[in-house]
Amino acid sequence: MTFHVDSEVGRLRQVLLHKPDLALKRLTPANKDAFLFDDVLWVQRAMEEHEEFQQVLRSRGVVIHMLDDLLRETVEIPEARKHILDAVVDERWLGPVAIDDIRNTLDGMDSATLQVYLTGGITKGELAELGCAPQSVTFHAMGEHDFILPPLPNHLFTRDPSCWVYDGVAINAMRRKARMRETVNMEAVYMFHPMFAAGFDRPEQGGFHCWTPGHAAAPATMEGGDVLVLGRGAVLVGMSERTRPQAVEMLARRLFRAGAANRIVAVDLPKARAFMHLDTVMTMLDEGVFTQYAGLGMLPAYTIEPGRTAKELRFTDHPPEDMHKAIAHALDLPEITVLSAEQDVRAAAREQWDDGCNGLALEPGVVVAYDRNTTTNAYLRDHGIEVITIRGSELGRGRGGPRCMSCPLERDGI
Ligand SMILES: NC(=[NH2+])NCCC[C@H](N)C(=O)O
Repeated sequence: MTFHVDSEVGRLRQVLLHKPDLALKRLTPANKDAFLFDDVLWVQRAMEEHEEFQQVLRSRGVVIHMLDDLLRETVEIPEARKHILDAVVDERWLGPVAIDDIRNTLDGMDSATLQVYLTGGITKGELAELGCAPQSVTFHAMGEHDFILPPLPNHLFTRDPSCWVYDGVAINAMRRKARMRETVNMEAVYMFHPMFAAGFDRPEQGGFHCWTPGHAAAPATMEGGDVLVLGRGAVLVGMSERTRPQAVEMLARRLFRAGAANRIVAVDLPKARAFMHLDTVMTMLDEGVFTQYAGLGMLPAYTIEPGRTAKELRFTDHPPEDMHKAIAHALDLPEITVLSAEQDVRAAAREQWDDGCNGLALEPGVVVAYDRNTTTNAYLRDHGIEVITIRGSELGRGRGGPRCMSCPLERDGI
């Protein structure tokens, strides 16, 4: 089988990325917060930075799949188009009168154009230019520049709306409204794109599992930034601002029933934007080696294991001081090494904010990181990690680093 992710740090073979596009040009000082960005971007430079990221991955033999290509090819398929339009052209957002006209206009687009607007968003004015003029109060009351479909600038962070856990994919219901339609796009790609369709949810026929019901799982939200595939049947999950314990239990049951994993360590993260996902404060760099934000401290954790029946889950409650022990135990190691750069508290907080802890491993001990976090990177190098740096001054304004910007589709175990 081609697609499976057996660890966090084994050799990375195939990855899904999304290059910054129209959606980033839609960000303004007035709307950026609603779209979960902390600033507007110099989009041209962001694209160059992303190119650099792609080149690093290619030079290390990683095969890159681009979401815009996959999505364009997906919406060539009538059922896939229908799946997406059924979900996004919704009378609860657009009013019952306008939806037929809006839908027909979108459906009339060729696949390349539809893909651009599905990720980049479309305004009332842009739709009107295409002849869409419904006699609807909702439509008329909207301004020329208001979004009929809001853009999805966070598609850049392909890690979150779907994530692979061993021999299956989790298509995740997202916590924030600004990201919910990303899930719908990912559902269509996995269910209908020829690269995935034949294997989708058909493990017995050489395909892969689908661990989650996609956007229908809401409000049991989970985001891939919170899911670390430790390896050897273990998974580390952050119960964060975004990922609910309910979703962790649902995932645990599916993984255990399929025999794909046998231990989940769930850590209870502070519910704060700076720590929105586990991978913003902790990532794995090598076998048994992690980097962790010094200001995070130790967190309460649970180990979840299969119960006596398929319905039951057994859990062990760990006090904060045992967090690292619980992770080591899940990995069958006597202990883990946790690298937190030595620096003053304010410098540490700044580097964490700039994704200093968000390394993407390409193989054990080799990670991609933003160049700006000089203290963290130097510290990791001093401790034997090969750190390949990329620029991220623009990309990082959406609060995501190399791990957030990548969704591994195939990775070896440890
Ligand atoms: N895996 C991650 N840490 N992703 C970061 C996502 C950042 C994005 N702006 C959000 O708020 O959702």
